[in-house]
Amino acid sequence: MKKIIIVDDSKFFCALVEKQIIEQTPFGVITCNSLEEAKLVLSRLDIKSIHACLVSYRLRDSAEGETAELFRSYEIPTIILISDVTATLRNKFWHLRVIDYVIKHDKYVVNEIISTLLRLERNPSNKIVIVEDSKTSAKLLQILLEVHQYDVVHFTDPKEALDYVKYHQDVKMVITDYNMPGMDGCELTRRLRRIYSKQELAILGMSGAGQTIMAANFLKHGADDFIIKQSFLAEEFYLRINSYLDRLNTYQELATAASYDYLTNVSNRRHFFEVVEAMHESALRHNTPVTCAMIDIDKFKSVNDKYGHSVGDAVLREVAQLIKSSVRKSDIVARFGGEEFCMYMTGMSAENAEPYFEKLRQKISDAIIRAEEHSLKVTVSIGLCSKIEHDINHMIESADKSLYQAKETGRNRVIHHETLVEGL
Ligand SMILES: Nc1nc2c(ncn2[C@@H]2O[C@H](COP(=O)(O)OP(=O)(O)OP(=O)(O)O)[C@@H](O)[C@H]2O)c(=O)[nH]1
Repeated sequence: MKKIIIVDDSKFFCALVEKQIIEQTPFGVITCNSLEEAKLVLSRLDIKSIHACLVSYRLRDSAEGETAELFRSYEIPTIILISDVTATLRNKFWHLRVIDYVIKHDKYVVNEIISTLLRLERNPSNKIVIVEDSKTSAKLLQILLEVHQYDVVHFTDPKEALDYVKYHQDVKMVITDYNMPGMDGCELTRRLRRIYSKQELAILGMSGAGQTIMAANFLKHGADDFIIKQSFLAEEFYLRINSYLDRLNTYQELATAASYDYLTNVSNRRHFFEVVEAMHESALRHNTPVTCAMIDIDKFKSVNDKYGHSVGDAVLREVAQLIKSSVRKSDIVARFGGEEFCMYMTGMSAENAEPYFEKLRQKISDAIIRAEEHSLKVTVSIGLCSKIEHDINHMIESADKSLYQAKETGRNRVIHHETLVEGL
């Protein structure tokens, strides 16, 4: 477990922050009341196990800032705790490359600390692209962003940046200068906006002082915000970056929640149809074989009745995982409700479908599922349709009919629509 080190001479303050961190984050906490204690802790710990530290700027047994400097010398992400701040102190803090400083007597201070610690954990997966032909200015931005552990990629050529962002959907933000060779920042913004909406990518324009029209230009071309290069304050920069990325992450979490089944993490029915209609159209155009499968867990009611609902839920999760781990990225698996799953497999012909699903059926029936103190096995019945129909719903209906027959003829089997005996 990653740890947070708190160094402050108020035991009361340490205990208050420790309690909240333990309750609201996945981190462990070590508290120290002096520089001496902090040195001892650092000598005994693996530095890599430290997520961040909260360090009081003034401690009884050390000079101002000495403890923060010690933690920074190990490159540990540092948040400074202070009761008052002046312009000179602020400059010292940013010079030390700290994550942030917080005013201790502010009643929201603990919430602020917790948000910062959680954000710091997410930031390595937040990729930010800087597009700036001035190496000095790019370096300054890169340092500021890397202090907060963002994953930063720098381009001097806007065309290269455009190509990169086009093919890297994990880029969350682009920070672009205006004056660049080949393409200006507004044009780059306009082209990026043709590919990504504001819910998918944040764009920050940037230019030198004295170009008052520039902010409006950037915003008109689709940027979210604008900063003047030489004059921004570190606090302001971080607040803006963090708020855009928080907004983007929240939106993406909501979009995921709306598309995926909360229990099994496979697609839900709505998302399945959204994606499959386009896939099916493309398969029809290119004459690609496809197979639809309906999979239903056998006698699932008796699992719930015998072991309880939470074991039933664990079985659903495990079966979903077994199905998901057997498909390609281009296939789609969805939970259609209850204990029923639907699969759409692109490029799978009728001849390949039967052995593939027979193997999946076997894999599920062999698996020992462990849930709570129980170990159990389940089987599934599978209905298939590989006969291409223009309407995907007709293929799903055919797969469902085959599933019905698999249930009727004894369960734990695969029935292909093409071999279905009518009238059963
Ligand atoms: N634990 C759990 N059970 C669920 C969930 N959704 C549906 N079920 C249960 O799934 C069971 C489905 O039962 P039935 O439709 O009778 O089918 P079955 O027992 O699997 O029998 P066959 O399909 O005929 O083999 C019901 O008891 C539902 O309550 C869920 O999210 N979690």
